[in-house]
Amino acid sequence: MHTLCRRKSSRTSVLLLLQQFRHHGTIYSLSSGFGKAGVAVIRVSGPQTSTALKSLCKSDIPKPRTVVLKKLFDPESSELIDRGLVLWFPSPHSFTGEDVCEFHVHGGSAVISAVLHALGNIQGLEPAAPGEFTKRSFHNGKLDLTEVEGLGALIHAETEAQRRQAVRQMEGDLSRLYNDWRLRLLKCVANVEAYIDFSEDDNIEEGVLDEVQVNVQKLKKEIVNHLSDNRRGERLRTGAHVVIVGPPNVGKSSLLNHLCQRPAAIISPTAGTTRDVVETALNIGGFPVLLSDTAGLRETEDVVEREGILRALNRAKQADLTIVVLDAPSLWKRMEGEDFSMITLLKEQLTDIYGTNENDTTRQSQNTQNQSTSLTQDGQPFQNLDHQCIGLNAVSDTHETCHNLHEEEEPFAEKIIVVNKMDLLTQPLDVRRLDLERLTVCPLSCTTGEGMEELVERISSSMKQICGNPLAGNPSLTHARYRTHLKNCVEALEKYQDLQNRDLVLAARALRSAIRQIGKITGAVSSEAILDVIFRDFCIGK
Ligand SMILES: Nc1nc2c(ncn2[C@@H]2O[C@H](COP(=O)(O)OP(=O)(O)OP(=O)(O)O)[C@@H](O)[C@H]2O)c(=O)[nH]1
Ligand SMILES: [Mg+2]
Repeated sequence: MHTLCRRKSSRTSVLLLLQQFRHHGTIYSLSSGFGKAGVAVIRVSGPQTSTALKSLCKSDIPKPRTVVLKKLFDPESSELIDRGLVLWFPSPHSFTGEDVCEFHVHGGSAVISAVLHALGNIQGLEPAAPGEFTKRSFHNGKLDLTEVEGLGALIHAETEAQRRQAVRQMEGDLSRLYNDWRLRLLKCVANVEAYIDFSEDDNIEEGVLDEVQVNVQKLKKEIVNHLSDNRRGERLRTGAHVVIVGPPNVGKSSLLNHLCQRPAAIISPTAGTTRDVVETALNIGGFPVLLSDTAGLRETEDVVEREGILRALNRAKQADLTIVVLDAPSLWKRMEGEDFSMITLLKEQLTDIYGTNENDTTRQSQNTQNQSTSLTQDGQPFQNLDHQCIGLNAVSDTHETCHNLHEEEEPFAEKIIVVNKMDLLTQPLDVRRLDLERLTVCPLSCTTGEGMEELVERISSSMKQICGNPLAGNPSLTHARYRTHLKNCVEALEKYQDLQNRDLVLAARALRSAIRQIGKITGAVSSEAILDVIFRDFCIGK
């Protein structure tokens, strides 16, 4: 047992040594994007950087942080490779904290290959792994983990709102918030431990524990507030899911194609054309949207179509915003009736889509029969489709129901009702009659484009709600891992509150654990395994 432990610990030390050695070697990489470009940036970091610089330039090291124009040569053959700009950042005033240099050369693949080849031939230089420059920056205390992840998000940002959120995090806003919490907790634990050690000597002021209790309670409230953000920051970082659902042939695929301005989905007059979920990434009003078109929802015996419908309903469950598309001519027919009520109509339309209470028994028995014959892709029987359609069955003709329809929890938390094919109406539709308190109805024609601008505006304002304003208030919680650690932190604080009057030593331990959880977010407490996961998503050269 002891031998095993010793062997394990010596293996760990060897690994640590290897890692340290790895962090002390000299790395190089193309830092700009691949492909032809006006300029390419090649970066070198580590103790051999000055050697590399002198070898390629065949001259002395330039002044720090000053751009100089240099001819670059292959050190082995002395052949001229290119003429470009060179920058020298001596340690510690560099991105990584080590000696760094940059070669800004012409961005052709042959030039880039020749410079990389020349650097690779210099003793002690090796190609950088993905994210290795940033990892060194973290190890040298230049960035903490939230700043590192902010930088990663900035590189991946595709919309204005994503950029704003990422740059705020990279600049340290989240880091400052978490470090402030950590420092406040450190003060609390210091007071509790001092009380444990010295209270009997009467050296500790009275009320110290009460003050800690007040601070812990206040901090807990702040963390809980930060956690109750409807995952705004995460949604903004990764994109909000908008799902188009509705009966067959109402123009769902036409709508998707219109919004993404390309023929992403097949359109045809045959009902049941779309089977698979068709997903496309869009920028709507500066917000990242993952828009999905789905199979038309209806009762069917067709095994493949049923699988499509199941996928549609599963996708709708994950939606941050659901766009329910209905067909104007069928709505119009109903509106001609004297006792027209839009909410009743919607009830019918939506229950047609999502299932009805009255027909539950029949449908369920039908579905039970179907279950015995229909299998999903992974060989599992289809589940009852009606059971996938949570929430929308209970629509009734009352204000309260309208309220419920809009306020129910996910999966259908945010909804827009689109009434498509308006161009087919011979008389104009009185839009005021469609206006429902708290529920948005957008009349539209995918054929003429009428109403499209209003719909885009409506989606955009939903996105503002879903993703929040990245510049307002406290910085957003952007990663699931922060959420996990913060929840653990809150649990530890509750444990402290529970134990403080019974066992102060255990209570202090709970506080320490709360501090550790925050430290894991910023990287004050980290392990190489966690770092590997974080830096894995970085590109080479960053
Ligand atoms: N007149 C008119 N026709 C439309 C409009 N939008 C779509 N269509 C037509 O309606 C038919 C069905 O359109 P799709 O977009 O395939 O409908 P879908 O809802 O995706 O249908 P499924 O995939 O079968 O569920 C096609 O012939 C479209 O050209 C519209 O605004 N006006
Ligand atoms: Mg379709």
